[in-house]
Amino acid sequence: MSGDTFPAPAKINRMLRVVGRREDGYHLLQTVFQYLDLADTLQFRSLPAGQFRRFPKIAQVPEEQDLCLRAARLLAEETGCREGVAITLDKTLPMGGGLGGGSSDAATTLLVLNRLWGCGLKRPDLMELGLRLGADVPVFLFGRSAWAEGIGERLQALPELSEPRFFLIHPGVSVHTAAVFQHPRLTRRHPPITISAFLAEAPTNTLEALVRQLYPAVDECLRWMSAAGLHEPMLTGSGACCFGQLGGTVEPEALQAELPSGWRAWVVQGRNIHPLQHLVED
Ligand SMILES: C[C@@](CO)(OP(=O)(O)O)[C@H](O)COP(=O)(O)OP(=O)(O)OC[C@H]1O[C@@H](n2ccc(N)nc2=O)[C@H](O)[C@@H]1O
Ligand SMILES: Nc1ncnc2c1ncn2[C@@H]1O[C@H](COP(=O)(O)OP(=O)(O)O)[C@@H](O)[C@H]1O
Repeated sequence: MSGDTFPAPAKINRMLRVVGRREDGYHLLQTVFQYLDLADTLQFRSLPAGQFRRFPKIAQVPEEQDLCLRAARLLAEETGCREGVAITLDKTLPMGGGLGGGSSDAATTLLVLNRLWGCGLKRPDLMELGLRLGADVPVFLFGRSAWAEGIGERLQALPELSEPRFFLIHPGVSVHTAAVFQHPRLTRRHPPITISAFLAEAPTNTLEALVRQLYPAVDECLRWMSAAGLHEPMLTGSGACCFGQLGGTVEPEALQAELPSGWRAWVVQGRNIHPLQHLVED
């Protein structure tokens, strides 16, 4: 496995509702996570015990804050593994994009190093470690698209979710997740819904109205997607990426050609199974 390349896929939130707030300030959510066939990639090389390095340099993410290195250190500490590692991270997923890139990088690191170092942790153990790194990490260890509650850690598989092709846009701005959740105008007490209601109704993201106000580029992006004929355009997570289903007469190549400058777009497919699902025992 050392020297191989491993994917860290993006996620989208096919629905997101803020239904309450915990005493520590974290918000209680209902959300539906689905993976995409768009991914960062990571490579791992052994180093002497206690040495942890990440390549290349990433200006916005110093090594001491990097979620991959924090994941590697946490695994070594918790299992008493006397190992070190150099991680080469090839970023495709935009940071602060609502695609969970940093969380997915951390999850892939936990999945691969648990095998490479022979730690023998099972899926629930890795999910517990992952949650200490961020609310979005456990779903990338769960291995399947999921209905999530709590702060995103109470997960239930959702195999009936369709796997459409989406047009995904990053409208050139980075959203600060904590600032959105702490904003005084955020509506925090939407009534909870059931899985059947989610499957029957048009999906919504209750963070979207506020993010559109705070980031005009996101508002412009969602309007552009509607005008382009994309189906049910929505914000993923706290943004800034937005996705809409492809279908009918919409030609993704034509949309790419007309994309406003400063935006990036991808044609992606929803995936209900994580590409590294097999790396850990349940
Ligand atoms: C909103 C979501 C939806 O999937 O995704 P993103 O837009 O970040 O991808 C997640 O809940 C984000 O998860 P993640 O990005 O791991 O968040 P964390 O690092 O744990 O938290 C960042 C900050 O967001 C706030 N936060 C996060 C999650 C949550 N359920 N309630 C919160 O209030 C907290 O202020 C926290 O300090
Ligand atoms: N390996 C990493 N890749 C991306 N971001 C990271 C990483 N490690 C830490 N971060 C931090 O996490 C923040 C959120 O990034 P990311 O997970 O990509 O977006 P989001 O939470 O919006 O889906 C970044 O702004 C960055 O400061």
